[in-house]
Amino acid sequence: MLGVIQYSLLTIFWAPLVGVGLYGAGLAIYRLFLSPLAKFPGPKLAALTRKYESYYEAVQNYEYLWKIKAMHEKYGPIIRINPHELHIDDNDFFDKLNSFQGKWEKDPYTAHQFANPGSLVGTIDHDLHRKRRAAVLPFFSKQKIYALEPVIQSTIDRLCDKMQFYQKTGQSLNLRNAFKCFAADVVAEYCFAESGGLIDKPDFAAENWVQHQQGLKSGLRARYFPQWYMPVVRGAPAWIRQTVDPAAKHFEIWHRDVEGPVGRMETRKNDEFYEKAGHRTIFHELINSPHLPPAEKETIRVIQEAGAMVGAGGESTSQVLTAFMYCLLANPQAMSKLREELRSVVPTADSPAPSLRQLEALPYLTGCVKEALRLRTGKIARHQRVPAGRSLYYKDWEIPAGTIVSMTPIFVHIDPEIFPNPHTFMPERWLNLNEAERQRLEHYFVPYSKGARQCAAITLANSELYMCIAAIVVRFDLELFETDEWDTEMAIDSHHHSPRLGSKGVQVFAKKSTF
Ligand code: HEM
Repeated sequence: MLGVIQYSLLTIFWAPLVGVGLYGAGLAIYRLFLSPLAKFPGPKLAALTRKYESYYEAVQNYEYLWKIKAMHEKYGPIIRINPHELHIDDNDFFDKLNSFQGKWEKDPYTAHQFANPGSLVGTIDHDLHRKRRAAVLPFFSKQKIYALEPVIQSTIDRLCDKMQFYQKTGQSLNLRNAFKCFAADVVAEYCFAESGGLIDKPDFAAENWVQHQQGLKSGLRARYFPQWYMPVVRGAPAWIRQTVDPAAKHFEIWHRDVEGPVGRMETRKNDEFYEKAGHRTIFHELINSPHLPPAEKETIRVIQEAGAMVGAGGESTSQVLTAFMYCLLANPQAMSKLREELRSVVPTADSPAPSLRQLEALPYLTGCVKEALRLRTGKIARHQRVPAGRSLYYKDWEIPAGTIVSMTPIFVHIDPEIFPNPHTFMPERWLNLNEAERQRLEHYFVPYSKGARQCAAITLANSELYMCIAAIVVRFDLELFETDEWDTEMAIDSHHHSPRLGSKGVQVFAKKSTF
């Protein structure tokens, strides 16, 4: 009898372990030998488990992208970088992978990392994504941006007023935080006709950005879990959330920040709202659109879209602005050429700000904007695409339908065959080109990605870069403080480009302008 009980207890104990072991062994055999991706080159460990990638992210400080680059050197232009994903390092394939032709879905792991399936960035399905994109795209037309130029200009003026405070007190300021406040305030004004007022916060809301970064990291970790992970963790009681993922609370704050403005839009009538706002906004139009089905106007979906928009708009733009200003400060020759050119539209530091159209017509400034975007591309993460319902072909390789395929824009931008001396800030490379040379460079210039999933707000982002940099270059002499190249290099893939651990970002002293 005792023997039977012992046998049963052993069975209860071992059976699940044996089951898990058999499942693991079966999965390993499938991934390594039977999966349609088994034929693709790459390290076996990467093919076996996503833990390989998560090791480079967690232990090697988010540097898997450079490991991917090294893997390409060893295994060739197409490699398997995790059990579900292929990566291609061939500049001429970028257009094919990022095209308007055919149906493209998004990688479900990455799409859901920020728990916002209601947003454009979080929409996996091709057709739903198209509908959602069509609803917001008109707000980013060139005409709309020109019409809203005063919104950008008034935010720049607020930023410069605040920088004057630093000039007077002689304190250093953190450009990254300053530009984050600027970019987030512009997007908030643009989306809700309400500035977040971040520029006016003490120390350019530094504490806010530390928390924001934590929230971002919580999202990044979610990539290594199934799709249900984020919704379950976020829906769990607070003490469970805190235990499983302490950083998730920062993520929630981020979403809560947009709940207020969205709520206020939902309760105000159009006329009343616009009388106060003075300009039309993306989200008020969406909420009141007669063309969108009710499900697309539900509060939760609008909040997710708004949160993603503010995140996408604030992070990428501020990172590029910061690196852009660093590149100018570290290259006095480029700075003085830019100032020389700017004098044609702003004679003195006190002259009224030039229009966006005037700035866009300046070739050297345009070269500087392009170089900043090429070298510090804002969104450093690889761009994943999933061909839906058809195979994709790369050279002799057939990539099965439904496979996650990715490319990394920075790899295109640092190819010396296309951009000689690729790590050097050289606005001149964009000047005096004949038509064929210009087209060639533009073809490989992909900071906003391309195709159906490219950045929705290219016009807004470019306008911010032109207007903000021109204003600061004219109104201040900035001096780098305890900052060098290391603080701005594209090293870490935390979705957006962010400085290395231990870096304080780009710090400067703002001095009286000698323009
Ligand atoms: C210099 C600044 C910016 C850069 C470099 C940038 C870059 C990008 C890139 C590369 C993507 C595609 C990501 C992917 O393929 O997964 C993207 C998507 C997106 N960006 Fe930007 N972005 C910038 C500024 C902005 C701004 C200011 C906004 C909004 C106010 C914005 C809103 C979006 C949205 C909504 C998407 C998703 C588009 C879609 O899935 O259809 N971005 N951005």
